Amino acid sequence: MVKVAKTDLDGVLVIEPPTIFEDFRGHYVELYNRTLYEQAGVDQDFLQDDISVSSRHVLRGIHGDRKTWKLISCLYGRFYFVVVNNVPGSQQFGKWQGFTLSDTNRKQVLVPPGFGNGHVVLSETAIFHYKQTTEYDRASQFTLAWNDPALNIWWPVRDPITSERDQGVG
Ligand SMILES: Cc1cn([C@H]2C[C@H](O)[C@@H](COP(=O)(O)OP(=O)(O)O[C@H]3O[C@H](C)C(=O)[C@H](O)[C@H]3O)O2)c(=O)[nH]c1=O
Repeated sequence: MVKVAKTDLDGVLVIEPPTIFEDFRGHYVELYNRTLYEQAGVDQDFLQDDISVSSRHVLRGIHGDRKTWKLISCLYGRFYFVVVNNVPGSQQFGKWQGFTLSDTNRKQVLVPPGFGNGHVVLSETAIFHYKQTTEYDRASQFTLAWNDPALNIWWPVRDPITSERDQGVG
């Protein structure tokens, strides 16, 4: 059974995959199963899978758009993952929550449209995976500053490695 838990952010769910089989060789995980996830209420129609591979203290984000659902997983390593409500008019506008996703806890996060997401890598290397319900459209994305004082997000890394787009404020 897929375990689905609500979070402090309306619409954002933490999901534990239904199958984590460990044996003397290692372990096996079904990261997504349409039937089981639909039965658990995760019924989005995912069109694209992505991975990004990053080194320790790389921070990607905070990015999002107004139409895409994302199902985030950690394939390898460990990262601190932040979701921010960026939905104009929402009672929770600007509210954020942090999660630690890893290749041991295997937790996933479902991110609704209009929410930004960002992550900072805590292991030597991490592979960030997500399924998304739209195909890539850079022009429709928004970027929020990871260190925006108005958001006041707590991060476990003070001086992350970022792209020029993600360098933040100040
Ligand atoms: C997102 C994306 C990117 N690309 C190409 C475009 C660039 O040449 C290269 C790196 O893209 P970018 O610097 O935007 O990647 P991130 O900084 O990791 O950003 C992404 O990661 C966070 C988690 C997001 O939520 C978005 O999906 C996206 O913004 O991959 C593609 O070809 N297809 C894609 O779907």
